[in-house]
Amino acid sequence: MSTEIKRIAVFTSGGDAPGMNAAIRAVVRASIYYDKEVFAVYRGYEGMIDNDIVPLDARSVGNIIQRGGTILKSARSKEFRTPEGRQKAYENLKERNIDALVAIGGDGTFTGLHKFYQEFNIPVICIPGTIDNDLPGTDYTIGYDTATNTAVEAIDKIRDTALSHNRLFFIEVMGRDSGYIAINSGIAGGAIAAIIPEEKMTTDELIEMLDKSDKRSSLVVVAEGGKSGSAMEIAKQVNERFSYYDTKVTILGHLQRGGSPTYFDRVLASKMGIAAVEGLIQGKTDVMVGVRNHQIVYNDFETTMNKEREIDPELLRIAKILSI
Ligand SMILES: Nc1ncnc2c1ncn2[C@@H]1O[C@H](COP(=O)(O)OP(=O)(O)O)[C@@H](O)[C@H]1O
Ligand SMILES: O=P(O)(O)OC[C@H]1O[C@](O)(COP(=O)(O)O)[C@@H](O)[C@@H]1O
Ligand SMILES: [Mg+2]
Repeated sequence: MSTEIKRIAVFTSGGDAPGMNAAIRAVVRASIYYDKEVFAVYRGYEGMIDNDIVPLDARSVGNIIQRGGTILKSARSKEFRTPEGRQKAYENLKERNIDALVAIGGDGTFTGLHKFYQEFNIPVICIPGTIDNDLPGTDYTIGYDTATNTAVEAIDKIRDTALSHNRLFFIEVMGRDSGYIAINSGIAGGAIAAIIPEEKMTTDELIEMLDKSDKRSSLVVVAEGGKSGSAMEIAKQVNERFSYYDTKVTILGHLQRGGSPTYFDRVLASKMGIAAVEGLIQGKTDVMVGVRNHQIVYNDFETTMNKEREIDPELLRIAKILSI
């Protein structure tokens, strides 16, 4: 039988995402609500190794629900990838009698946490916080909605200038190996095409599409991690062979990671933060909180991380119909 959890530590790791603060707030307040002591680990696994750990109370997380980024700061830690680094991290937690961890991060964070659990048998739960929406086991990750809205806002602005000059714009969005931001911002922004990692589109196919179109200006959204190349490379290839348009490239980059979270991300983060604490209390470990059809689910590491997060085929169908 598992012993009662008394001290929970929360941290954010990997790329920051809007809504992480709302998740931290929910974890802290739910822990206190259930009479647990709660600690912050700063700078993700880096801070766990460096002993950057402090106690929190309900007021420590006031006035953060509306803020982007993460008040706990985030990091990508090389040292945590080594057994020695993880041992140091464990010693620091043990010194404070911390007996459970809540991580807010992406696939890398969850992979590191799984190793940590296997090595030290401390209960752990991951909350999916990444703009990429690349985690199987959840319909949405925290930050994805805000980042996609930011991309759409930028695309709308680019459309104004594209139309004024008869230009073809290639707009590169983030997502690492996932095309979710690209496909949805492409549909919402009225792009002629979204080039995503999950689907191959050749330069020939793209040129054929542009050639057939009678549009005076066009927008193409390109996901950063695609096999067809970066927006810059694709634009260069198109430009060399198709001269109807004046071609321009905009890389949205890290502006997609910032800003105040949408209502959707705040509510999602609040639900997931509470679910993480309740999951730990119920004895769940080595799981990632998710939402499936609006219901909270707990996904265990082995079944979740062995799957690919596939792109919804309905989105591809919609994008194709609307691109004519
Ligand atoms: N295979 C691994 N073993 C141990 N730690 C890992 C592993 N993969 C990732 N991590 C840790 O998790 C951190 C966050 O992962 P990263 O891929 O950068 O971001 P995200 O969690 O957003 O996907 C890494 O910097 C590293 O410290
Ligand atoms: O901010 P960095 O370290 O340059 O990383 C950029 C990457 O981080 C992301 O913004 C978020 O990815 P993670 O959540 O997996 O860190 C990706 O879309 C992008 O490829
Ligand atoms: Mg990731």
